[in-house]
Amino acid sequence: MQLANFPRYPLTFGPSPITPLKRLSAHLGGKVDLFAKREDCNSGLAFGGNKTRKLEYLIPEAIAGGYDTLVSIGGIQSNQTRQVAAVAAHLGMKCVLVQENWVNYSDAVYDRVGNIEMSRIMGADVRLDAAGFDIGIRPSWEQAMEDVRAAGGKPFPIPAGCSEHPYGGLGFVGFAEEVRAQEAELGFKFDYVVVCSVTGSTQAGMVVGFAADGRADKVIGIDASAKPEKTRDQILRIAKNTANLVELGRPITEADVVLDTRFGGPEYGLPNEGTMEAIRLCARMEGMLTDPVYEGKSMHGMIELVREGFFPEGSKVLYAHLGGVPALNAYSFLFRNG
Ligand SMILES: Cc1ncc(COP(=O)(O)O)c(CNC2(C(=O)O)CC2)c1O
Repeated sequence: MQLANFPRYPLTFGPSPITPLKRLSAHLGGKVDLFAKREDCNSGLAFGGNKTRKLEYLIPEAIAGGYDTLVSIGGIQSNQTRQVAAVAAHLGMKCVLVQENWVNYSDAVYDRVGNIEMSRIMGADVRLDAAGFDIGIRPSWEQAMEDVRAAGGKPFPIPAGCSEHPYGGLGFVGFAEEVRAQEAELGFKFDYVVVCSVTGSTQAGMVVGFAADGRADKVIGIDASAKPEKTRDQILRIAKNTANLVELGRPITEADVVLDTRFGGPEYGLPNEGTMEAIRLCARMEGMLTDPVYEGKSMHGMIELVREGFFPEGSKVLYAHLGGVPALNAYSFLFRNG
């Protein structure tokens, strides 16, 4: 695999830590050993997250090409846009963020706290847009780039979740390579990896990275888009492209993309009762926080998969914690009673 052929601009602390989830594992019966790989603690740039790892492979082009403004898009509480704002500030670039109305959730603070608050503090030009949820290329984002050009700037386009960028999957190929090195230190291999999927390049990169040692279909995606077929298609397309880029040596097929669609409801950005239970259980068992939009849903999925016996007894399962905690502030009403 030829990931080393691609330049990487370091934005993370180095290999993200793997921590055992001993109390949660015991609470769920003790037959499966759960661990977490902590992308939520992977960088000093505004709490980091999965997008910061992805951006390490996009930024070299932005610097080499003399771009002066990073332009990205997400929902009002997007973690993607917050991480782009942090990288722009870190590099001395301008930043324009389109924040669309992706979530049918109303609260007076929703567009003032958490991710969007941090993006504003970091100096990004934050533009609210009424358009609803869609993980594809958006007119509002194209307009923002046109505005930067009209003002004499050179905009660097970063699509939602970095996913439609040709290099969007490379960061998580590196994640898999990192896990293999950590497994050598731990003295065992993980049987499964659980990951939240929405725009798809996180899981896509992992599928390619773990295909190198026959574990592509041991990456269990938990859909949080609540439009799973579009997410599945995007994961497959990105994985195929990424496999070609790194010269994986075998084609990626639909069988390599495992996506559990049971936990994404009722809509993108809205938790269900199981999401809320999973957030509270993980917090109270491990002091590890997850959010109602993304990781609470993948944590719910992992807990249910343990409860239903999906993982054979003795399995070692690695939960990819991709970040997202800042959005908890926007959903404080849901936790007013703990
Ligand atoms: C904390 C967290 N966990 C999982 C995901 C899903 O990752 P993918 O988009 O690569 O599938 C996001 C994405 N977030 C998006 C955003 O705008 O923040 C791209 C949707 C995430 O932020």
